[in-house]
Amino acid sequence: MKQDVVLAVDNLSVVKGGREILSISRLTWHKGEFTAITGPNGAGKSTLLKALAFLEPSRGRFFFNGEHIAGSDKILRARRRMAMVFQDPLLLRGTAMENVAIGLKIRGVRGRQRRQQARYWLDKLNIAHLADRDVRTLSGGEAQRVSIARAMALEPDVLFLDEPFTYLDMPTKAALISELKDLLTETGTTTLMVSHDLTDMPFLADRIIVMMDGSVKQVGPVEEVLVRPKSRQVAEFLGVENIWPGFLRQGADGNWLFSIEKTNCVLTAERGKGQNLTGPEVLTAACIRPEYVLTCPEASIELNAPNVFRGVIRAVFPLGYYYRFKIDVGFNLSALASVTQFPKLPRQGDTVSVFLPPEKIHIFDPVVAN
Ligand SMILES: Nc1ncnc2c1ncn2[C@@H]1O[C@H](COP(=O)(O)OP(=O)(O)OP(=O)(O)O)[C@@H](O)[C@H]1O
Repeated sequence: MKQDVVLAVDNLSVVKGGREILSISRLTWHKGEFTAITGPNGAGKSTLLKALAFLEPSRGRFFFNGEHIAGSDKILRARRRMAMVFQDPLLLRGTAMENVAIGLKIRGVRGRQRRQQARYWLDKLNIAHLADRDVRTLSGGEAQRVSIARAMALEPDVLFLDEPFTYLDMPTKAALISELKDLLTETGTTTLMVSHDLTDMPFLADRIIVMMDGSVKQVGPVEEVLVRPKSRQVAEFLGVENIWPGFLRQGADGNWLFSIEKTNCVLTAERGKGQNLTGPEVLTAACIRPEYVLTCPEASIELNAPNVFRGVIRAVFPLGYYYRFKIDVGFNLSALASVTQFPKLPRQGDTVSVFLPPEKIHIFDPVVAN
């Protein structure tokens, strides 16, 4: 096993109510890596986290810091190098200081040292001023900071976060995410976070695991998974609204030329790693995330360039600093654009120019070869 692999599991299986709710052949986590685990409700995300933290009866081979973990002694030792934060802060009665110190107390850290360590982590989470407050008087955001400080005080090798930001309002969440990222980078803590919120992931995570029906559908760096989903099912879950069936052929420059079915529109797409064409022309599908579709007022981009289209806005949805558009360019597409790109409010029926960057267009593996 590679030196910097902190956690690994082979042939993991969890059975509940007579049904296998988790089945994973192999997963590994490297030191300092932040992994986001996402997927629809009931996909098995929390079960995976709990199984890895030895909080869920399961079958499989577990490795922690290079050691095969089997038997209660080894499990207990591994458990002591892990910490978990849940959606609900789950604080015990008492002050913030007492809550942060509780794990240290259980691990036998003596009085003064324990208070010093707890104070250090309260300070790191910017809640030192709340040390003596009864936790019942804390806001949701403050309580979650106490919960994170309590976990970090154990200086875990692996930190498990199960949807820790769910109950926080946007500014509280944004501040905590930013501070947590710095803290985890500083400590080099390997972190696994279950999350539904795709907006957290590009900032926090190095890698995404997409789960469905108890198994892993895709694992990879954040950008790769978001831009190049392996299947239509994963793409749809990850919010890729633009998915078009069409015909793929190889262009002279090595890129793909993709003709969207039943239109005369041809897209140029950069070839992804490992993508090869099996025949002269194949039926498959292409996709692009709405945020990568560049939408501008009419005639503000050169129309003769590849992947530039003129289209008509069919619907505008204002979203604060963004507009979400439905646009007809000969085929229908969704786009997300910053309000700063438009000098005046765009309306239904307006003509716009649209550019689809070739490197952001993903071609699915062909399903039917000619
Ligand atoms: N005790 C149980 N008996 C039977 N099935 C169970 C039991 N506990 C969990 N399950 C099932 O296991 C599956 C995975 O549950 P899990 O909580 O891990 O999903 P999840 O991806 O975390 O979901 P969510 O996003 O809703 O929190 C679900 O279908 C759930 O109904």
